[in-house]
Amino acid sequence: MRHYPAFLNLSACSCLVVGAGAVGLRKITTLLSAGPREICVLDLGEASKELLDLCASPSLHFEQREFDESDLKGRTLVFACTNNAKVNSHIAELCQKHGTLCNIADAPDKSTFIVPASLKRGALVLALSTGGASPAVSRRIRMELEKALGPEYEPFVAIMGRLRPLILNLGLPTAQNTTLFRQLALGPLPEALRENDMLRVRDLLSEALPPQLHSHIGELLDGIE
Ligand SMILES: C[C@@]1(CC(=O)O)C2=NC(=C\c3[nH]c(c(CCC(=O)O)c3CC(=O)O)Cc3[nH]c(c(CC(=O)O)c3CCC(=O)O)/C=C3\N/C(=C\2)[C@@H](CCC(=O)O)[C@]3(C)CC(=O)O)/[C@H]1CCC(=O)O
Ligand SMILES: NC(=O)c1ccc[n+]([C@@H]2O[C@H](COP(=O)([O-])OP(=O)(O)OC[C@H]3O[C@@H](n4cnc5c(N)ncnc54)[C@H](O)[C@@H]3O)[C@@H](O)[C@H]2O)c1
Repeated sequence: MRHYPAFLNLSACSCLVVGAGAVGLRKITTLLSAGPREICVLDLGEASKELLDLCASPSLHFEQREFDESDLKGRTLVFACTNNAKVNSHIAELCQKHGTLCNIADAPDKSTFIVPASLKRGALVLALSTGGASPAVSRRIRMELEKALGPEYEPFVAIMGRLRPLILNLGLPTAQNTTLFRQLALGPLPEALRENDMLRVRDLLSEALPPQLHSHIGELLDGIE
């Protein structure tokens, strides 16, 4: 079995996290950064300081009580993160019955999705998994990628994202667009951004862009310079 990699838009979705210990808190934090409509968190114990801080987010609500099958109604993703294997396994069975995607913290084989190690640079998101073989290796690779793809990748992707519709609107042949996008994507723009050498960034854009787009360079760099 191989997992299917996908990026989810959770903005209209409701999610459930059962168990808000160390693992549950990590899953809640990643979830929050994706901005789902609602996250319901259940735990038998009182909310920790960390959870109370996360509860500042209006989409998150905590209830100190036992999980019940009715809690699955309307959920897109369910996370079972308790330290009670029986409870986690029970949630897995109910999710299977209801066809709800679930992540079972202590039982990858009962989970229908894995939480990958991930790295964000603005619109760029990298997500990786070892298929459950070694989360520690996923963590290592995520840290290596963080070093290789520094913060400059956020403005780099922003510039390329703003440029794309301008180029496509010129109505040039696809092969020509591809050459231009590849030239910029493979070129030294990230290095120039990392060194905050905005004169070089401007030069690189002027060299690559057709003359009719030169007047747009200022807007491409808006908020970046
Ligand atoms: C990526 C990340 C995302 C996140 O959770 O946010 C994540 N685990 C992370 C860290 C981590 N987790 C653990 C360690 C200790 C070292 C080690 O065990 O290797 C470390 C590393 C550390 O802390 O150093 C312990 C552990 N993990 C699982 C079990 C249960 C089991 O295997 O049965 C046990 C207890 C085993 C035991 O009993 O000892 C299971 C899973 N953990 C996964 C994801 C999924 C597979 C990911 C993949 O395919 O690679 C999967 C299958 C299910 C899931 O959770 O979705 C996050 C890194 C975030 C980052 O730093 O970037
Ligand atoms: N998937 C992963 O990344 C990963 C990593 C480490 C550990 N684990 C496994 O995940 C599980 C949780 O680990 P942890 O470190 O967060 O444990 P933890 O002890 O810090 O937290 C568990 C939480 O579950 C709550 N809980 C217990 N029974 C409950 C119930 N019936 N309903 C609601 N809440 C309940 C507890 O009150 C506690 O807050 C363990 O089984 C561990 O083996 C998974």
